[in-house]
Amino acid sequence: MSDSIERLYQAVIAAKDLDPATSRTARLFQRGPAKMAKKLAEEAIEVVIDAVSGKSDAVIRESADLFYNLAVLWASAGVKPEDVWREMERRERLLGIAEKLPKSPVKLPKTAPVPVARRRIVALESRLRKRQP
Ligand SMILES: N=c1c2ncn([C@@H]3O[C@H](COP(=O)(O)OP(=O)(O)OP(=O)(O)O)[C@@H](O)[C@H]3O)c2ncn1[C@@H]1O[C@H](COP(=O)(O)O)[C@@H](O)[C@H]1O
Repeated sequence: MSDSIERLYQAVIAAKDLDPATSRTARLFQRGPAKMAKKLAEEAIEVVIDAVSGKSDAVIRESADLFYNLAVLWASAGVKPEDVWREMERRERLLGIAEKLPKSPVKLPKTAPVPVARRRIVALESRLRKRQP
């Protein structure tokens, strides 16, 4: 999948300086990040609505539109697909799955000086203790 997104990203980069009259991508770049963000949000909502309505085929189509509008916003923000893959790999290494890290360090009570990044180790220890005879 990442190859498809990377090819799409390259196509967006190649199209951004084309004639806005004929290229949707060039038109989005001409109108700027606010318009790109609006389109991305609209596509995300369309995916949600179709998913909730059980329309899988529509979810597929709208997801492709979502990826397109995300690639446009990435390009506009100077983000490359590999930047995102690197962050996902970092999370996978840290948490075992590509999971959203807490936005800010979790405020732990004074008595539990365990840093957030090691919370799973604490959970594993407690599970190990339960198993021990
Ligand atoms: N992958 C896409 C792609 N996916 C979706 N879209 C456009 O994004 C729109 C998303 O659907 P919407 O219903 O939100 O759009 P719309 O309501 O029809 O139009 P607006 O109301 O947004 O004006 C579709 O109409 C498509 O035109 C895309 N437009 C371009 N690409 C690729 O981007 C590259 C550059 O193409 P141009 O932008 O045409 O130069 C090429 O490789 C294209 O294949």
